[in-house]
Amino acid sequence: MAGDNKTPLRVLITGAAGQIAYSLIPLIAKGEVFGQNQEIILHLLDIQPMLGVLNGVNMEISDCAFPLLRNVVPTASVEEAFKDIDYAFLVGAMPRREGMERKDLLKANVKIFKEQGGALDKYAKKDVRVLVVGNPANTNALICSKFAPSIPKENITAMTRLDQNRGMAQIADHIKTRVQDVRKLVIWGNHSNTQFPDTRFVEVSKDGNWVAVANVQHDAKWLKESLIPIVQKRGAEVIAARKLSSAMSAAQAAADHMKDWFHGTKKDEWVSMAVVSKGEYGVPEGLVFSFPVTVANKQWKIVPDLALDEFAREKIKITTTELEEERTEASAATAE
Ligand SMILES: NC(=O)c1ccc[n+]([C@@H]2O[C@H](COP(=O)([O-])OP(=O)(O)OC[C@H]3O[C@@H](n4cnc5c(N)ncnc54)[C@H](O)[C@@H]3O)[C@@H](O)[C@H]2O)c1
Repeated sequence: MAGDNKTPLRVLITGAAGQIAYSLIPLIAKGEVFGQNQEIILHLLDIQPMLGVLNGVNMEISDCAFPLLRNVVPTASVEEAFKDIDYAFLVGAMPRREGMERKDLLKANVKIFKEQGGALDKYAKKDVRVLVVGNPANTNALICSKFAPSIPKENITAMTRLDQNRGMAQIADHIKTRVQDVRKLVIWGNHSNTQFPDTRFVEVSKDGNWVAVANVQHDAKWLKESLIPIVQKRGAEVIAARKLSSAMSAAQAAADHMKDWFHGTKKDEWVSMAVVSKGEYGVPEGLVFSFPVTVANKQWKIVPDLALDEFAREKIKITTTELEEERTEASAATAE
């Protein structure tokens, strides 16, 4: 047997018949997230009308003959899906339809994440770690946490890693280096077009040393200003080209987020995760906000004491205001 860990991890993916899950399942089943010695039991949740499709996905999983995969639980039952899980990727969400107001989208998703928060509270392991991918991801995570009072707030996070990966790849391309030779790009705020990709701390590996990006890239305007809309609009650009939203890259980002949470970040490396604020950097307490973090022993820690200049403060304010509005709307919707 390939897995030598005797206790398999129960890993839930919701929206399991959808396109992100289709790319995410093999990453998890091949050991790319929890390691090459860790067996997995996959819990796959989708809604009743998608059970036929989910059955097809399950057939393909079987046909992949993944050595680390101990069992698969495909289901439309929330109780069965959340029962005793160790990790959850909450991908399934109500998509935005044409003509749909942001408010209506939020309302539809509040309903889903209120139910799934309740299910986490009732059925999951108490130290479950959760990544919300389904949009609006930050506020869905906030709602989920609100309805899962027995799960530590720190254990429910949302994904901005795709934005980080997009930005790092753009920087590497711009300065003609490898993506692994770029670090410390920070995504602040909401996974939406108000996010703030902050390049002020970016470092580049040059002749074996990490140096400030300003030492190798003198197009300061591109770094400070042009990169921001490139990252903010990248999702829309992919949709325009593919007629479908990012899925392969979203799955990779979800895998990266969970892998770093599980194994820890590398020395002197930061990653961006949307996590509950305790008021750091002036962000109101309780918002699920993307910060730079380091991870050790499965606990994330916000990188402290970074200097914010006027430009950064202004950008952070914009995305904070949007998240506060979302929180107000979502709270009103949960009361309905
Ligand atoms: N945070 C990010 O960076 C990021 C990036 C890309 C996409 N997304 C979001 O991820 C979500 C999924 O994207 P996708 O491309 O896989 O969509 P998709 O439409 O292909 O799949 C979504 C699946 O979720 C299912 N679903 C809906 N309601 C559900 C519920 N209550 N319980 C379980 N399953 C449910 C649907 O039936 C569908 O199979 C979307 O909300 C998308 O906007 C987030």
